[in-house]
Amino acid sequence: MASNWLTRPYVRICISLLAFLVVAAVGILAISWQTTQGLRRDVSASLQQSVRLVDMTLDNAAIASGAVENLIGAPCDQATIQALRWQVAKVPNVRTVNLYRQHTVYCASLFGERDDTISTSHYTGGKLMLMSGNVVTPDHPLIAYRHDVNGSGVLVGVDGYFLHNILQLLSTHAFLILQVGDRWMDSQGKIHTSESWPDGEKMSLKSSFYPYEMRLVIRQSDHWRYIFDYATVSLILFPLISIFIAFMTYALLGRLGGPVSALKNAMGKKQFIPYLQPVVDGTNHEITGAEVLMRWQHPQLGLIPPYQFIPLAEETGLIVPMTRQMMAQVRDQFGPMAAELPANFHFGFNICASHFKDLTLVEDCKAFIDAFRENPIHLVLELTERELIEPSEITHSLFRALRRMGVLIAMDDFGTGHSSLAYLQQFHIDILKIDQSFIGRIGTDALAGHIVDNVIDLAKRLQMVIVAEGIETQKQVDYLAPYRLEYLQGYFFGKPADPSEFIEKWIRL
Ligand SMILES: Nc1nc2c(ncn2[C@@H]2O[C@H](COP(=O)(O)O[C@H]3[C@@H](O)[C@H](n4cnc5c(=O)[nH]c(N)nc54)O[C@@H]3COP(=O)(O)O)[C@@H](O)[C@H]2O)c(=O)[nH]1
Repeated sequence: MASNWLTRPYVRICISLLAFLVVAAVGILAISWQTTQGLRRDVSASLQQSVRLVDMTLDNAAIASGAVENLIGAPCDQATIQALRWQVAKVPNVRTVNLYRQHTVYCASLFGERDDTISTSHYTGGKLMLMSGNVVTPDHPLIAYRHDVNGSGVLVGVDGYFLHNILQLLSTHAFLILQVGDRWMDSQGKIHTSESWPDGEKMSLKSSFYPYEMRLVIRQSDHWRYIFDYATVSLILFPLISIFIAFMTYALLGRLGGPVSALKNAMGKKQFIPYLQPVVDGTNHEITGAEVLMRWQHPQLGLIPPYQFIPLAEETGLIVPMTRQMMAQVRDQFGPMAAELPANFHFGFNICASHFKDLTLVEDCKAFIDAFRENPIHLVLELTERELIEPSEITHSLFRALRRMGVLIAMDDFGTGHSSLAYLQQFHIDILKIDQSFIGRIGTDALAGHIVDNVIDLAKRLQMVIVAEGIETQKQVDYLAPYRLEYLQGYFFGKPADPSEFIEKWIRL
């Protein structure tokens, strides 16, 4: 029964949903962890790469300044100007090369002789200064490189275009900037002084050679973009796996609620109910008893006939508690109205072979008989000839105990199996129920009639009480009349009915 609650539809849906969420959550965490690691690896490589490229750019400025170092302090004549311009033309990324003395630029590659005051204190580490433009190109960023020799020196203007190209190229997975002192350049080439950075995980790397650092911020949007770019397959796969696992969970839980579980569940809900078929006197056709036949009152499928569930119930051993439950139902329903039953009324129950090893059968039979003390009935246990009981000490003592209580044993389906005279005597069979297949052949052909005659003859010679079952027509009744059989049963007299209908029709006529 333990698994029953798991098979309830809403429990199955909830557990499947939970399985979906767990797998999806694990998937999201795995994707997130994997992509975060990948993203960190990539941006860290970009950071190193950007420092290498900016260093290389500034190396060019250093080369240019080194080349004109000997001109520091020299007069700004044509030769000096030529030499400065030569560096601008020759060295990559260099836009201007100027000579200064104290705090004044006195010779420029572009304008020649000058007298421009400069503030050397703006140079970070005395070496670098980020500028948003100069007099020639006010909106074009550049970085000034200062090479100082005792208060005089060379100022090299490096084109910002190369720097923000580097930033642009390497900022695909993060917000990357070049920081020099309190100024920084973004990937659009704009120079900023405020610390208005976006929120996110920050990383930075300083150059070993120049006083600047590359800084980056991994924004939330960078994470998402990276996930969509690099984990597309996982993004499609994980929801599919989650859905698959949810379906599997739902199906597996459904399996827990397989046929066996369904039987157990039905038993717990008392859905196996008795139907009673009248058994009449062979001569006057008055009711003498009833065979109790099991039905499954299924809430959705309606009334299920025994051939659909009895074989499985017998196979799994559930038939024993099911029969016990049904006996108790008949006892509780008919016991209180015992006085209304005809004298010597009998109740017949189908009992499978394995039940004859279960000592509770004796207790159940006793409780059943005791319930009818007011007007004693006969309790008949019907065992089928198709499934013979193996004699053992337990079965013998059980049969003895039943006999002592007055329980009658009927051999059901007589003529279809292999019971011998010895077998019938060994278990003290009281009643033979001639199988309905023989009765059904009455009047079909001469050979069929001959077989029926022989089976009845054999039963009569065994000197037992005989019940002919499966009587459906007047012709069959007439055919059997000369045999003066004790009891008759069949649709001709009455079909199995639920207890209230049976009482209405047969007891309280
Ligand atoms: N171990 C248990 N087995 C049981 C129990 N209840 C039933 N059964 C087994 O199922 C078999 C089929 O039962 P059911 O569908 O109820 O059929 C019975 C009658 O309805 C049917 N019958 C009776 N008269 C006629 C008739 O005139 N025509 C016709 N076509 N069928 C008729 O026969 C069945 C009763 O047969 P029997 O048991 O041999 O007396 C049933 O045979 C059992 O094996 C149970 O509680 N436990």
